[in-house]
Formats: sequence, structure tokens, C-alpha cells
Amino acid sequence: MTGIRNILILTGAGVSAESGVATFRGPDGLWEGHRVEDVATPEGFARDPELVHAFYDARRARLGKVGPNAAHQALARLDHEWPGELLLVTQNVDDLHERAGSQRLLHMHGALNNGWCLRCNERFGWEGMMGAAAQCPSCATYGMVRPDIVWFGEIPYGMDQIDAALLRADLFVSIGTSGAVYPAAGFVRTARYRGASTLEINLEPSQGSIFFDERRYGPAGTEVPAWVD
Ligand SMILES: CC(C)NC(=O)[C@H](Cc1c[nH]c2ccccc12)NC(=O)[C@H](CCCC/N=C(/NCCC(=O)O)S[C@H]1O[C@H](COP(=O)(O)OP(=O)(O)OC[C@H]2O[C@@H](n3cnc4c(N)ncnc43)[C@H](O)[C@@H]2O)[C@@H](O)[C@H]1O)NC(=O)OCc1ccccc1
Repeated sequence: MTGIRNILILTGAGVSAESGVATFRGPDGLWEGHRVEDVATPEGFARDPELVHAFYDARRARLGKVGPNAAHQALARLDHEWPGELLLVTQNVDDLHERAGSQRLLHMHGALNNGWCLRCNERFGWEGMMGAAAQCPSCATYGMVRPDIVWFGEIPYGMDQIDAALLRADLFVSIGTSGAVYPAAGFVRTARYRGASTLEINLEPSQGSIFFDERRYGPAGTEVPAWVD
């Protein structure tokens, strides 16, 4: 990685697949059993909060039964050893990157283990079941807590920090994402436009694969350590 100082990495559900976390669009993917509009939009939450809480409570419970894989661990190693700038932006709401030790990390679509009270606007860590009647640990109100997740139609977190990193990146790497959801799916074109070299690591070509200078296809648990080490 000669001549590379600033690295921006984007991950998606594919990086957690080998840990046993369901992807969205794959066979038995998350969107198989649920209509996106029903479980991942503010309108769906307003219509049926119990359904949405059940969807996220089940995923939060599952998170306790899985662990980081070799891809998460390799990215954590790179984070610790890379002398230049590095930002790992994940679309994933699981906590496997931080459990592997990644620190220069940004959850652009929120986190399963966080809650958000719509009455006092506080955000807080949340373990276990949430359910529609949950009590806000900050203002003690019942039934106003939602998962702190970015739903469709909502503005992703950290866009300023991501834009700044896109501006400075010499290398943009996309790992385990289908490139189907924006604004994340547009990052490769922005990075390329600003002169960064671009690498895709995925099981198969993503919707944006034509924009990548280099492509490595295979399981992230194998390809990412091979790229890092
Ligand atoms: C469907 C799509 C067209 N819709 C959008 O993009 C919309 C905007 C939009 C609407 N209409 C449009 C029309 C055109 C363009 C855009 C739009 N986007 C939004 O609404 C976003 C908000 C989107 C966020 C929604 N929330 C998520 N997640 C949290 C919830 C939850 O988790 O439940 S999105 C969710 O789906 C996406 C899933 O994609 P992937 O992670 O890639 O997973 P997928 O299953 O699809 O693919 C897995 C890949 O891994 C590979 N793989 C599998 N196993 C492995 C393996 N073992 N190793 C390696 N690779 C592997 C597979 O081959 C595959 O390629 C992720 O982003 C994920 O976070 N907000 C916004 O635009 O606000 C304005 C704005 C914009 C810019 C700046 C300011 C404001």
C-alpha cells in the first residue's frame, strides 16, 4: 500500500455473514420475512411499533449468541497498526467491529444496542428486549423509546465526518455490501472522483462494482485478512 496515507473503509452485512448474522438480500435474508416499509421506516414504526420492536428485539437477542470473525479481527488489527488516517464506516447495526477492537469506527445506520427516547431525545445503551412499552432510562416515560437505528427516509449519522474522510482518502475499500442503499452506495463514485484508488472485497460483484479499480471476490473471512496482512 505504497503511497497510501488515508484509508476509508465501508462495510456491509457481508462482513458479518460468517459470524452467523443474516444479510438483507441473501437467501433467508432479513428482508425475506419482512417488508422494509413495515419494519425499517418511521411510518412503519408509527403504524405498528410492536412489530418493529419484535424485529429488532430478535436481532438484538441473536447478537448475544454470535462473535466477530477473521474479517472483523483483521480490520481491528489494521486500525491499531495503520499510522495514517483511517475511518471504518459500517452500515451494520451489530457490534462486531467494536467487539473485535476497531476504534476509528462510525455506525452510519445506528446500532442495535442503543435506544432513543422520542420524548426527551436522549440516546442510551440498551441491552435485551425493548418492546413498545419500554421506559426511558432518562425521563422515565413509557412507550416513547425506539431503536436508535437509521431507517429509510432518515438521514444517516456522521455524514459530515464521512464527507471529510471521502475528501482526504487515498484509498477507498468496500467490503461485504451489495451497493443497493444510498448514500453509502454512492461513496465509491465520490472517492474515485476525488482521486482515490478503489478496492471491492465481496462474495460477488456489487451493484457498483464497475467503479472499483481492483476487485477481490470471495468470503470476507478469507479475503480481508489476506488483504490486510
Ligand atoms: C433501497 C434504496 C434504493 N433506498 C435508498 O437508498 C434510500 C434512498 C432512496 C429512496 N429511493 C431512492 C431511489 C434511488 C436512490 C436512493 C433512494 N436511502 C435512504 O433512505 C437513506 C437511509 C438508508 C438507511 C436505511 N437503514 C438501513 N439499515 C438500518 C436498518 C436495519 O439494519 O434494520 S439500510 C440496510 O440495508 C443495506 C443492506 O445492504 P448490505 O449491507 O450491502 O447487505 P445486502 O444483504 O444487501 O448485501 C450483502 C452483500 O454481502 C455479500 N456477502 C454475503 N456473504 C458474504 C461473505 N461471507 N463475505 C463477503 N461478502 C459477502 C453479498 O454478496 C452481498 O453483496 C445496508 O445499508 C443496511 O444498513 N437515507 C437517505 O437517503 O436520506 C437522505 C439523505 C441522503 C444523503 C445525505 C443526507 C440525507
